[in-house]
Amino acid sequence: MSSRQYNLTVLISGNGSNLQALIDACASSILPNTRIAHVISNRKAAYGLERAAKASIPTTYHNLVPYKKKHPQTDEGTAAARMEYDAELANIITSLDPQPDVIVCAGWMHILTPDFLNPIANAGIKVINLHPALPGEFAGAGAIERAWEAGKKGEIKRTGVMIHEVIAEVDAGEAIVTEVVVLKEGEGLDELEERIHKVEHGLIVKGTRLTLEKIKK
Ligand SMILES: Nc1nc2c(c(=O)[nH]1)N[C@@H](CN(C=O)c1ccc(C(=O)N[C@@H](CCC(=O)O)C(=O)O)cc1)CN2
Ligand SMILES: NCC(=O)N[C@@H]1O[C@H](COP(=O)([O-])[O-])[C@@H](O)[C@H]1O
Repeated sequence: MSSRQYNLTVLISGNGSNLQALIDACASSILPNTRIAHVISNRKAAYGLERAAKASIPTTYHNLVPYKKKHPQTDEGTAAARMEYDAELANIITSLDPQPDVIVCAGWMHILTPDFLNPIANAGIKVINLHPALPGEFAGAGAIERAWEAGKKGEIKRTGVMIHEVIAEVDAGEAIVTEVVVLKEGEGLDELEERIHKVEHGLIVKGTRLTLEKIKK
């Protein structure tokens, strides 16, 4: 890897254990010359914001509610609010100095529209996402529970985790790295979630490193 400093912006919505994995990796030699320059949450109470503050990482709480209040509570109004929210989120990120090389969605529970994706792509910034399922399976929220339910029915013997490029279609972007998690007979949902989260913490660092290495070439 070259000696240039690489900058990440991490998007979160909750506990931030995957953010913490990235913070720890940047502090070690696992992600050399890489720093998390900004963390953005769409939820004020996200513990990940505290994790970022403890690591002296600047944070932003980007709240959808004010945008929704400016528009009627109709499908059209909600769509308009989300477009404005997403456009401003892109503006926040492209206004950062320096701009990030990569945006990492680490438990970011908001579907990003082209009003975000297009200006970010135009700025040459990659967007990647952690999803607790394998390519083409269980897209969207609640993937772990849906996989667990499918396993109980005998429909699948394994699930997994992937880091993928973010495109408009949710969880359909090209996989950067995947890891299979074999299901265990009679295992509870909590136990599966714990095993999957452990895999996530390693894969989000590996997927970020692979993405940065592609940029460096
Ligand atoms: N355009 C894209 N946006 C996002 C992607 C993506 O691949 N393309 N990945 C997601 C992360 N994600 C799964 O990995 C995911 C997160 C949230 C949802 C969802 O249904 N969100 C609802 C709100 C849910 C809530 O607030 O609890 C919504 O946005 O209306 C689906 C998939 C990140 N974004
Ligand atoms: N569709 C995306 C998705 O469901 N992501 C899920 O959000 C969690 C965030 O945990 P964290 O806040 O502790 O990193 C992750 O564990 C992941 O399974």
